[in-house]
Amino acid sequence: MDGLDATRPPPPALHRDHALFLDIDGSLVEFASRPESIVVPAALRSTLSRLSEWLDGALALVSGREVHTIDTLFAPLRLPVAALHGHALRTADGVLRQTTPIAAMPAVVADAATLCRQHAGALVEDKGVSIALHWRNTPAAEIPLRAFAEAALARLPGYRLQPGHCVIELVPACADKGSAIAALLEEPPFHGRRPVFVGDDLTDEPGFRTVNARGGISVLVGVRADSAARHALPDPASVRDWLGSLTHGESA
Ligand SMILES: O=P(O)(O)OC[C@H]1O[C@H](O[C@H]2O[C@H](CO)[C@@H](O)[C@H](O)[C@H]2O)[C@H](O)[C@@H](O)[C@@H]1O
Repeated sequence: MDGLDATRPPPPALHRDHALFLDIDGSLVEFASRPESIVVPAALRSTLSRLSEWLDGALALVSGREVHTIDTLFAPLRLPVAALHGHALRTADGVLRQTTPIAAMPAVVADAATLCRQHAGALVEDKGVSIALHWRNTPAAEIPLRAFAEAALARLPGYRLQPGHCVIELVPACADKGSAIAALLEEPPFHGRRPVFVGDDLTDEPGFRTVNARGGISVLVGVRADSAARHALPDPASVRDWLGSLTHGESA
């Protein structure tokens, strides 16, 4: 059956003393043609709200997106977040810690926009501290966009490349989703709990390693042979069903 990972069992039921960390695109929500086109089902918001309460607030979204974008997508929920691939953290008390954009970034964004205009359907996503170059709508643009990102590294000291689904991103090298989950686990209400992380992409691998090292539960969405995840679910719909079943409430 498509999307089933024969080497990884589905995740077990959770307990109220777990801490739940959830990736967004490709894990909670299906991919869309453009970043702003994803649809967050209303039932998913209800499920997350119920789960957050059940876990005494120990539920965070862990995403490559910006904090304000996440808040808009999941409104009226305002959950703890590790955003921008771990470079922005909002803890349960609402305090936001975020990397400052570097001076060279606006010129890189402008040059990327010029390149994208030469490839119909290619997109630049300017996230302030980071930049994403998307080719989902124009696969032929992958090679020039990757080449641009690799060359741009020389203009952005302290940055690294973050590959993903039909995207290459330039992000600060000082953090990743694994370090972000570890930082949240130092804070209430996450501290002392057994972590669970659900993700689908290469950016999620440091998160899987962090929860594995703490005896937690790592869940890959989809199939990837060399993933560190120890459990798997086939797609975002099955993740929503699993989450919906955890409190024995209605499915998302
Ligand atoms: O860490 P995530 O929550 O999975 O975010 C990763 C990136 O997701 C978004 O891009 C991806 O989803 C888009 C909408 O479905 C899709 O069009 C694109 O091809 C995907 O790469 C988002 O735009 C990025 O900023 C995130 O870093």
